[in-house]
Amino acid sequence: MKVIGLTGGIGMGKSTAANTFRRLHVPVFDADAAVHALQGKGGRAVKPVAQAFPGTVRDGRVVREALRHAVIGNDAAMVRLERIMHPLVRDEERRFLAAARRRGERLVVLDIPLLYETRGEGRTDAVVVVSAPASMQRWRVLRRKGMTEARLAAILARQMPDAQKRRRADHVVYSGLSRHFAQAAIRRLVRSYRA
Ligand SMILES: CC(C)(COP(=O)(O)OP(=O)(O)OC[C@H]1O[C@@H](n2cnc3c(N)ncnc32)[C@H](O)[C@@H]1O)[C@@H](O)C(=O)NCCC(=O)NCCS
Ligand SMILES: Nc1ncnc2c1ncn2[C@@H]1O[C@H](COP(=O)(O)OP(=O)(O)OP(=O)(O)O)[C@@H](O)[C@H]1O
Repeated sequence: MKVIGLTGGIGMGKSTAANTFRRLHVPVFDADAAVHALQGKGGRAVKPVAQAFPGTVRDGRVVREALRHAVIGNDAAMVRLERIMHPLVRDEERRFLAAARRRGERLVVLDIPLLYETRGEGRTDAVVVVSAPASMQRWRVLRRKGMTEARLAAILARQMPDAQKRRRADHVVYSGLSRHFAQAAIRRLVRSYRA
């Protein structure tokens, strides 16, 4: 089974690219979604987050706005949160890969925003980096509800610069041109990895 890592900075178009893989029937593990589920009702991160960040859990689930306030722009707090979340996300990834192997899949995708930052590329056969010009990234992210310049700057400060990601990548998918262009690039990739 071939494992493709899919990564890219905030707002670069990772989720959109992941959806293109899904439409081509490639199973995708979504690390952001795993974080959400683990922090949701009954999730395994709820208890450790409540202990580390008092006041961020209500009705058995993490209140993400509260957690965001507690960690964004506070490096020590973000590191503490990552130490809780990353091992749990890794567990979910292992389960996903085991299930895919049992089903006899030939190709799967791991959609992980912090793939390089967490040295995850060793668990993949190739890495696809989704990229667009920085000005477009800013525009895409800043029009999201609740996003501010300060929040964006704090997140970017914790991510490997885009140019460095592109240099390390096996493939770069540009999401700054048209949807059609990015989709065609992904279709070609899937075809070659399935061959
Ligand atoms: C900080 C939290 C509470 C913010 O939640 P929020 O709903 O606002 O954002 P969401 O989870 O949708 O993330 C949006 C984007 O932010 C970026 N991002 C998220 N966490 C981090 C981080 N620790 N470092 C750098 N960038 C991050 C990613 O590009 C991600 O795609 C949440 O992201 C979280 O719990 N993060 C810690 C776990 C983690 O490291 N996740 C990254 C994937 S494994
Ligand atoms: N190829 C493309 N052409 C045009 N617009 C795109 C393309 N890919 C993504 N976009 C747009 O860019 C924005 C960000 O895309 P997306 O949500 O996929 O980013 P992301 O990298 O998953 O972000 P995050 O890291 O915050 O989860 C969305 O508004 C999406 O519609």
